[in-house]
Amino acid sequence: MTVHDPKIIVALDFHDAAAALAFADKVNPALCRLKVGKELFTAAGPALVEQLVGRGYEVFLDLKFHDIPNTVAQAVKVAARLGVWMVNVHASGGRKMMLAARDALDGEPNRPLLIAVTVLTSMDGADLAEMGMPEPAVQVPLLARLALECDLDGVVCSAQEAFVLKKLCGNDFKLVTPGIRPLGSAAGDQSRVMTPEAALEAGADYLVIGRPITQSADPVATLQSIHASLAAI
Ligand SMILES: O=C(O)c1cc(=O)[nH]c(=O)n1[C@@H]1O[C@H](COP(=O)(O)O)[C@@H](O)[C@H]1O
Repeated sequence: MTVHDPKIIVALDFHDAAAALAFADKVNPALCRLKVGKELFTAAGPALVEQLVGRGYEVFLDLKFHDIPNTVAQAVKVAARLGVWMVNVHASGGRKMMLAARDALDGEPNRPLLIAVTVLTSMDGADLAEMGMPEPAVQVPLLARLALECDLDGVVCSAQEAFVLKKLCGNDFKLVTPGIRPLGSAAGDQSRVMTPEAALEAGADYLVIGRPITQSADPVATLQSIHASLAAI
C-alpha cells in the first residue's frame, strides 16, 4: 500500500536502535513518517536519527524542548542539521523562547517544521486544575494562539481540540495529534483520546500513533488497516 503524504507518524518508542531499525525496515516512507522521542533518543542518539533520515524517512524529533530561550534556540538549530522534518518545543516555555527558536531556524538550509506542545494528551482538567491552570478547552487555544503569534508552524494537541483550533488558527497551521486510539485499543496513560477516523474528520493534519501499532501482534498489518479506515473518509 502506498500513501501520498502519509498522515500517520509512528512513535518509535523503543529501548534501542535495533528495534527501531527493524520496524523502519518493515514499513516504508510512503506509508508513514517516524517519530523519535525521549526514550529512543536517550538510547540511540543522533546517529539513529541520521540513519532513519538516510533511509528516506521524514523524522519528527520529539524532544519537547523547554528551557531558556538561548538553550532552546541552539538545540533546534542542531536538530535542523540532523535533517529532521519536524521538531517540537513546549509552548509553556513562552513567547520569548518560541521566538528565539523560530529565529534560530531562519537561514537553515533544511528548516524543519517547528511546532509547540500545548497541553500533553495524558492530562485532563483535574491535572491542570491542581497546577492552577484552566481546563484544556481554555488552555490549549490560548497556547496555540501564542504559538501562532510566534510564527510557529503548528502545535501538538489532542484531536479533541482540532476542530476549534483549525477555526482559530487557520488551515495552514499544522495540528499534530497524539492520543490516537483505534476502537478497542487500550487508552493506557492517555486522557484526551480519539479514534484515527474521528481525528482526521476533526481537522488533525497528522496522527501520532505509538503502542496501538508498535505493540500489536502484526504492526505492519495494523498500520495498513488504519490507513484503509482513513482512506474511506
Ligand atoms: O509530542 C508528542 O509527540 C506527544 C505530545 C502529547 O501531548 N502526547 C503524546 O503522547 N506525545 C507523544 O506521542 C506518543 C504517543 O504514543 P502512544 O500513546 O503509544 O500512541 C508518545 O511518543 C508521546 O511521547
